[in-house]
Amino acid sequence: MMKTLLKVDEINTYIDQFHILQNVSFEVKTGEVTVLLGRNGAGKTTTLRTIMGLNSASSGSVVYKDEDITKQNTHHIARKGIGYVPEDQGIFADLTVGENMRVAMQKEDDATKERMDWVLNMFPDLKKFWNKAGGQLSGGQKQMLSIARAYINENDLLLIDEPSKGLAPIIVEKVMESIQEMKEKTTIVLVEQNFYMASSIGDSFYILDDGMTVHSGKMNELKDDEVLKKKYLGIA
Ligand SMILES: Nc1ncnc2c1ncn2[C@@H]1O[C@H](COP(=O)(O)OP(=O)(O)OP(=O)(O)O)[C@@H](O)[C@H]1O
Repeated sequence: MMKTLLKVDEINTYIDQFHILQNVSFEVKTGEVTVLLGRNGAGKTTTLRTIMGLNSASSGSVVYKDEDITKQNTHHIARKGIGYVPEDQGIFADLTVGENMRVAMQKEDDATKERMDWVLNMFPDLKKFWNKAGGQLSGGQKQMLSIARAYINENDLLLIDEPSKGLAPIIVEKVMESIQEMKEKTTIVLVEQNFYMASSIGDSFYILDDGMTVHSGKMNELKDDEVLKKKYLGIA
């Protein structure tokens, strides 16, 4: 039996008066890639934001490594080893690539240097454009920088929100390749609308619909479930 790294249990999250997440529950096993699927507006981003403490759950719990982190602030949650790659990438437009990396870095030890070597090797553009402003990068390069910023720290869990969004197919391949490699070292929760990517990388899935978790299972079973895919994902 694989160990549970993260357990989200019946969380309810409101944004203003809107009840966005309604008893969302899921479990993330150590070493797996768990994919959150569902249509636009289903609540995937809000789920990741609630885990990070950027939105607060009004009830329910988020337990990471057997510790209840539901009410902790984002800074503390990040320090516990949860990295977040937000949908809008969250990089500093006015800082150079190098400065974006330095600001993200929590330590300067050998392990961090090793991870830095890995990301620069994986994404040579980051090295090439080290002195270029974040805001001047292409969409793909911004995504690479955003992933690199989360990967540079000693995280046991990465939350990655729609990394393929708006990227050309060839760049999607590159991002996929990087996530495949990160998967060897880190547990991942991936929000991904691109079913090809989701099904290539994912081990388990949860489908969100209207702020609720409506289905879950193993990714290789979902691949062949045309009914489920059509009903909740709009994939014919
Ligand atoms: N700041 C906000 N104010 C009001 N409603 C919001 C806000 N942010 C999100 N919502 C609503 O919450 C619901 C869930 O949004 P969320 O972004 O979590 O969905 P999602 O599944 O990640 O979709 P997407 O892929 O479009 O980001 C949507 O109906 C959205 O309109």
